[in-house]
Amino acid sequence: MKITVIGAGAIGLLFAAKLTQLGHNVHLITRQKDQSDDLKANGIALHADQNTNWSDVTASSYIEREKESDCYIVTVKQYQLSLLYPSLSSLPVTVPIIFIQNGMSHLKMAENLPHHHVFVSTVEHGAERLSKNAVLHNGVGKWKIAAVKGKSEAISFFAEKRADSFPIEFHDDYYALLAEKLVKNTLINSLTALFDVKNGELITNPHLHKLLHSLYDEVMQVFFDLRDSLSFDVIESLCKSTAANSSSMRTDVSLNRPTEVEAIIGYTLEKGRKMKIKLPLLNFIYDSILAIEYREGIRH
Ligand SMILES: NC(=O)C1=CN([C@@H]2O[C@H](COP(=O)(O)OP(=O)(O)OC[C@H]3O[C@@H](n4cnc5c(N)ncnc54)[C@H](OP(=O)(O)O)[C@@H]3O)[C@@H](O)[C@H]2O)C=CC1
Ligand SMILES: CC(C)(CO)C(=O)C(=O)O
Repeated sequence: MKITVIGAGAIGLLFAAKLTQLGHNVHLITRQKDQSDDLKANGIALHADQNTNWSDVTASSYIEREKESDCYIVTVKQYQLSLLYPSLSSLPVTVPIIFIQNGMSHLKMAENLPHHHVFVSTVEHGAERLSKNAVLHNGVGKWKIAAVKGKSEAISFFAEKRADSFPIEFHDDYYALLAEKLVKNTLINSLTALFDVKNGELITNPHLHKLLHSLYDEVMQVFFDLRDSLSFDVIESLCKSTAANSSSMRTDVSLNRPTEVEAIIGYTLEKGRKMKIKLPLLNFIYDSILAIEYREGIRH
């Protein structure tokens, strides 16, 4: 199928390479022309397990509305979505759009688009962009997709072609799918970013482990409906299975890039406010991350 991937960062490059390997024709939309020139000329280098695989793609630095596509996958960061909205809303309404962002602030946008089939998804892979056309696949996980509007049959071609290193799963409840990931990111990303530690240290450092547990108890007041599926054991297991990972928020802080703090922690705090639940620990962590961004000159 013809797949357009919007955004050629870590996840955009990983998805473009993996979907090409599965036999799809992938077109990448970049923000910078030099990146699309590079991708067209050289393809994508996907590094995993000491191997490098090359994938040929087409690319451009703008969205060609008239270019035929069977699906658009949006892989920009949460805070980059609002600038993209006018271009997305003018794309043909019959072509499915899939969002892959962490956080939940994009749900309103997904609901408001005029398109017949709109999906949100969660990504459990770990990816790091090494250069304009190279990406490191440093953790295999599932790509879980759920429809906000329309039917999953509209993208059934993703279910037909699968690979062990790129498992795809369809879910019915888009809210629960995103909320579970949001809680994981709220807990792990915030503490690892604030204390500048890898995910595993939230278990091995007894004081961070205690903080993680306190934060879990606080946040689960807001997401009490997820208590059965998201026990503290699940959070601990995720810290262990991703022990060597640097969370995306920690990576953003260490590279002096804006974080997705609003879409992740901000969303949880807002939900708490609406439910009249006080979240003092999470509020402290939120303000601390904003303070770090301010100190580094990436927030005013
Ligand atoms: N990386 C990971 O391992 C994981 C990431 N995620 C989630 O996936 C999302 C993407 O993350 P990630 O890939 O790491 O982020 P990156 O910052 O690496 O990639 C985002 C890309 O989008 C591009 N972009 C921004 N605006 C536009 C635009 N208007 N048109 C075209 N391209 C645009 C950026 O271009 P430029 O480079 O020019 O700025 C950048 O290349 C995030 O929500 C993240 O939380 C989820 C799980 C794991
Ligand atoms: C699950 C986790 C915390 C893995 O690092 C993640 O999704 C992230 O870093 O954004």
